[in-house]
Amino acid sequence: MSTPFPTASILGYPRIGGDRELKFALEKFWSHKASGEELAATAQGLRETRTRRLSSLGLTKPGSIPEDFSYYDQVLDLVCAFGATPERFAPEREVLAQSEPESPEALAAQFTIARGEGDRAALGLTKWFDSNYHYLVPEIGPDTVFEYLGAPRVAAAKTLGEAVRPVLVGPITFLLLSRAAEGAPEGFRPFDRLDDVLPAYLALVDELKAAGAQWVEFDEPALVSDRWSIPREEILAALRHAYTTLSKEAERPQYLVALSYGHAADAVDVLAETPVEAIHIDTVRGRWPEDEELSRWSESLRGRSLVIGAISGRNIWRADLGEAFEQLTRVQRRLGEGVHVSVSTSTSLQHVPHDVERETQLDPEIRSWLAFADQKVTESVTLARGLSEGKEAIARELSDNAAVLESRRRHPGVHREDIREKTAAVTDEDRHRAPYPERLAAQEKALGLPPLPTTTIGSFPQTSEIRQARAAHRRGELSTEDYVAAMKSEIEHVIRAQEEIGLDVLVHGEAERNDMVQYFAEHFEGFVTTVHGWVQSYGSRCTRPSILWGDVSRPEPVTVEWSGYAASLTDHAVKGMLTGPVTIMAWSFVREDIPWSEVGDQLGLVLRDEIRDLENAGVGVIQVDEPAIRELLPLRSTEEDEYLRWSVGSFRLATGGAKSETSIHTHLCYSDFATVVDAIDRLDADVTSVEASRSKMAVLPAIAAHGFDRQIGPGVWDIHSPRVPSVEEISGLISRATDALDPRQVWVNPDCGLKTRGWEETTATLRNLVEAAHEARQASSTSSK
Ligand code: MET
Ligand SMILES: [Zn+2]
Repeated sequence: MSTPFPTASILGYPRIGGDRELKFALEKFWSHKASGEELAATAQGLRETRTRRLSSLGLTKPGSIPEDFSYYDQVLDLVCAFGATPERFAPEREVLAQSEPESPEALAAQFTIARGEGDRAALGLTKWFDSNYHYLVPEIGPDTVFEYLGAPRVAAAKTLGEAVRPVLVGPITFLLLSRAAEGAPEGFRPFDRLDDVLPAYLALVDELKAAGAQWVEFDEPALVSDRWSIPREEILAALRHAYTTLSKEAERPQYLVALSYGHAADAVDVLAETPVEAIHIDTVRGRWPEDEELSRWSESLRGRSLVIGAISGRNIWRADLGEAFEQLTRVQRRLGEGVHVSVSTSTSLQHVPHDVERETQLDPEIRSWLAFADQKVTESVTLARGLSEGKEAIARELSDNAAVLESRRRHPGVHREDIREKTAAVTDEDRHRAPYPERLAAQEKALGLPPLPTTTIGSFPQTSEIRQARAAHRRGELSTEDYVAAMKSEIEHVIRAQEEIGLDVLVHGEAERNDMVQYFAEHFEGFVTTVHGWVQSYGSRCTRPSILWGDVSRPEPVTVEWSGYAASLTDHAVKGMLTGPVTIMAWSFVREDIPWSEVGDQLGLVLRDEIRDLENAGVGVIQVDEPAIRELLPLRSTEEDEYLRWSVGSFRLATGGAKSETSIHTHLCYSDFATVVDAIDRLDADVTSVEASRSKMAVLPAIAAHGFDRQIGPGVWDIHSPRVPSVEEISGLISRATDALDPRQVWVNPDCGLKTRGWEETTATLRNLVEAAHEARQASSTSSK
């Protein structure tokens, strides 16, 4: 028998540091305020702190501590380790080949690939499965050379010793997440390069072995999704081939292959045919194995370990330890003596903050319901102890846990009869507005907009004065009166600037919002927010998700004061700005004790009230942002219909009460929306803006093919870059849109909000945008004469 996998473990740990040390170190290095040596020293410090912390929490067995530190992203790490860089980064590849991993030059080269430079675009950035983390998309072509060039994991494994288990994205997932490099022939699939990438993996594993690693983890979440264009049988055959090949060396570390983010029982069966020593399954987003599967695995996994991801890596609720322990003992009993059962998390804990104990401002009762990464480690260790020593050994922990869950169930805010009655009374009618032609006529009359109307997506530059005013107000150093005055003067400034630039539909600029979700969470009941609860989004970027724990209500109007004030300043139409139910949920930690469809409707109802109040304050255009609607799309296509039913339904509940003359906009960004065009259509918004400029309007054919009959604003300005696009460039994008769609449908707007941009580039670009729109109007009116 192989050495059993440690009975207690976790798949991965937050990498950014409890006080976001990595973020600040990266940003200092990028702005030349710290050297590469200093950055590398911070990284090593973070690895050591993590290792000490996890071992003090009870992860003491060899291989029980994940070594998953990354300077930027775990997928980029492999691109660099294998030198699998696109052509445009040939100079950086050269540097990576010549220098030591973690040397200042190698770090700088890695960041150039991650962030781009001049006209060399960065690797693409896309959401990691159905999470809010972004990875860098490898670009693999037929000629990409895979050659092991060195990796930071190796030195880390050497200095940290046998306690750590280096973590790598597995080869199947790596290739499935890659896109075909520019210039690759039609039909080329990165997936077909498996045999070329495996030797690079083997070379890396060899070095990890030499560095003393006893276990190596390969993450293969791609196996739980069925959203690949490659047939399942082919993927499973590749999985079998990959791990058979990787297991060939006689002298190698033992392997854990992790199937996180969902379930993939067929992949367990395939891995069982290979020599890998441990297989992880996710029983949280996936499911607990059935008896019949367990009896099969009791044979096929004999002498090896099944690692049960019973603690959620995705949310922050304390686990139901009693229930998990029952299931674990069933699994153990069914598998029999021959298979070792271990406990772990469902995914890496990179999706949750470090330590809930630091949230001392939280109501202690609510805090007692929560588990951040460190508390989850303890849960894993507790369950593992129960497995090895028997239920008695963890009797106290089980009863404490039961008491906490009971306190949550009984809390009056968790179940509010008044709110339940309202959601129960929702009818299908409530999700329907008047037919679009009727609305269009009423809106044309009310707004009188020119063809190709111009607008922005909501936020304007968040200057340091704005941030300081918000912070001073929060700390009580700026009175509410002065704060409101400061925000109102900012609103006036933004309105005047837009009038002067000549935009058609104006916005108030969102200066009062720290974040488009947290702002609403702070104003609705049923949420709490954290102080230290940062989670890495990508690179140095972090978000602080709010916690949606109870039934949701709106004690008073949230945005009316600001949008109403903006509307009072101008004769132009002003667009009110709300965040939609699905996005609020996607970017918060959401309760799981009631169905998400119910949570969505609770949010829909409070937003519906907000829309009514905006209308009454004279705001006739209202945008409900849903940038995250694509992100929550289930990884299994069979679950898609149900998801779209409730997510679209909650948006329509929010907007379904709006008057016909109120123009409802929505906005989507961040991902490939071609796959959800049907859902966009079903939102029934009057106007939809989508991010499009970076992809050169790639979304248009899908929209045109769908027969979308309402208005659409494909973005013409990539707001992720400080570049100022010229009038010609914007005109080019506008004509693509007017060629693909009926010009009467087209709006002209940026890809997304402008909060990360400076005023100078904002004014310059918006002037160009307005000019390009005017030229296009001119051209079409002369051509139609
Ligand atoms: N209204 C928001 C803004 O302009 C939309 C952002 S979508 C990520 O910032
Ligand atoms: Zn956006």
